[in-house]
Amino acid sequence: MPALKVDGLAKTFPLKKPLFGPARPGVRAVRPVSFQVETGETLGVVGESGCGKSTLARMLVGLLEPSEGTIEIAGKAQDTADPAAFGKLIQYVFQDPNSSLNPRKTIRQVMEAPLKRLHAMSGPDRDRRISEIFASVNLRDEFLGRYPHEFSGGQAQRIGIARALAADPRIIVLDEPVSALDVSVQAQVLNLLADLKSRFGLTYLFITHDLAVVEAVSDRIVVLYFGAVVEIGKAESIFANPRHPYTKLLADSAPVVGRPLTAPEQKGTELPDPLNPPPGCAFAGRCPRATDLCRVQDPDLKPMGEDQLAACHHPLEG
Ligand SMILES: Nc1ncnc2c1ncn2[C@@H]1O[C@H](COP(=O)(O)OP(=O)(O)OP(=O)(O)O)[C@@H](O)[C@H]1O
Repeated sequence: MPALKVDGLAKTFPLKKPLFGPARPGVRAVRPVSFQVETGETLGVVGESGCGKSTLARMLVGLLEPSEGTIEIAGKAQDTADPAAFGKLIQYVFQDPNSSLNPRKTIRQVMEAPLKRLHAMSGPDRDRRISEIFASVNLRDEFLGRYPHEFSGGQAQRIGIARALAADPRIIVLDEPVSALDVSVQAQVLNLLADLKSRFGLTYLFITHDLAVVEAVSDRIVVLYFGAVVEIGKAESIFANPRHPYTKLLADSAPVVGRPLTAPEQKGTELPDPLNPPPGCAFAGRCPRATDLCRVQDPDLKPMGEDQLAACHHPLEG
């Protein structure tokens, strides 16, 4: 049974109705996406800024109600209108560790909240649990009385990870968890995440725009473009053997640690206008292989060889 299964998940942000003229359809941040994450797997999600990564992540952890689609965790359909129910199963680690922690709360208060709310834990049990979790992320108990601004980025991110672990979830959605950190600290946090995953039997959804990082940490990778999945494949082969021209474009932009996923040297680097999406394939305007068909018909995701899927009318040979 997969740890996480999403089917047709989509989000449109409504726009205010203009004073004059007809209502506008809204911003389609995520078009219907479907995928699953196996138990114990790390699924990487990559895409350029604005492709819908954070919107997808926020829906998965119940912070944002989807416009369409379903989310199943460990075989159980989640009530997407009841975000509270998600907390014990799936947790979120934010990109910017400092601003994701309430500056007026001590770290102990930050850690106590999920234990109280989700596990009704109090007194010595709760304190013991906090100490255990803190030790597992290599932080000392004396930090518990301090405030978030007293920590470096790497320490603050470990606190963010500890807070997620306090809920005792099965799945953690890591949204650019090392992008805001110094390169020297990134590897430490990535190693810690790998260690925690095997120790607690976790499943990860790892969102990033950093190709080198996603290739290193993932088992499989989902490539998003303009709110939709364009390719899914194994981490070790998807960039070496891309079937979708967009994945190839990413791979050709010579991944360097920390380098954002954009290829400014390519012609037409603009994403389509989300208020006025093109009728066919969203990548057609940038694609060297595009034909008339691509400009009118949006391709479905189809199997391409073993363990790979791509949404393209004219896929690369592989
Ligand atoms: N609350 C909102 N209201 C309207 N549009 C939104 C809202 N949040 C996001 N969007 C739009 O949805 C699209 C996807 O945004 P999202 O933040 O999910 O992308 P992203 O891939 O996470 O980008 P980044 O890496 O820059 O955070 C963008 O076009 C964005 O402008």
